[in-house]
Amino acid sequence: MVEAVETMDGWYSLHDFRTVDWTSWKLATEDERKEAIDSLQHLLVKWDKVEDGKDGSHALYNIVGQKADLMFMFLRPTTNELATIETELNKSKMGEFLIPAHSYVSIVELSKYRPYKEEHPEEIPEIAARLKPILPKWEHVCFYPMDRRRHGDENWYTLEKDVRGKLLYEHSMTGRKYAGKVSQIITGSIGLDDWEWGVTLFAHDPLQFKKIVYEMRFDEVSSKYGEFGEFFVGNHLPNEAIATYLEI
Ligand code: VOV
Repeated sequence: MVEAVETMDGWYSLHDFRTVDWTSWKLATEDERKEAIDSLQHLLVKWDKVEDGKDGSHALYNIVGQKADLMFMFLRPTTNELATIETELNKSKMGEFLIPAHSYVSIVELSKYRPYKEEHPEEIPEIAARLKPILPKWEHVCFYPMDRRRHGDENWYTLEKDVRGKLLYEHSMTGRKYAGKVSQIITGSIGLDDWEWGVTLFAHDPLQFKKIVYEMRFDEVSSKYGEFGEFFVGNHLPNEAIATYLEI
């Protein structure tokens, strides 16, 4: 039997996509709109404090295209905290104007294809920081889910572990060329959501998303074994830009 790989798992992740109900927003009174913006700012300040305490992280992006208007990404130690955040947002005044568009539940994951001499590599500070990352608030985000193919001869799950490790090593060599240009967070979602992994990329220049994803299509691990879901691309929306974004 083919050996599975052990994973190191960090914070749980929720990608929460919302569409602004612009018609209701325009019909609301100025006081209602102000109350709604204040309620969102209040939540953001609360989430900022969690991030300052290194108990989680979050980021907000304005999605380009019709799939959604906003993407909140939350990282927390438990799924209970993620559900609480989602409910708090729904109950807030702003929640009255946010229509759920899509969501994705997963957990930050690193695999142990590379052997570690340490008994608990997840405790190595550099690895611990990657499992519980503070999200880089880079200007642009790209999120998509993916699977590893299991069709006929192209079946990731019948490849020996060392072969999979070698293919992922080659993949990492392509990734390394984008150091400083693209930062990636891979979240595992087998048993948690519809696809097997979530890929969240951050960049200063959105063109780099096209460059890296295109180049990786030629890596064997993607060309033979990659299946991809819907792509979402967005621009960072810092707290101080929200009022302007929602201004009518
Ligand atoms: C931005 C650069 C970058 C870099 C440096 C990088 C490196 C690495 C390393 C070292 C490893 C293996 C060990 C681990 O850390 O788990 C991985 C693992 C993984 N990757 Fe990656 N990846 C990048 C980027 C990167 C991208 C752009 C994609 C999407 C692929 C595409 O075709 O659209 C991706 C996917 C993945 C996935 C789904 C996994 C898990 C597969 C599994 O079977 O376990 N990844 N990745």
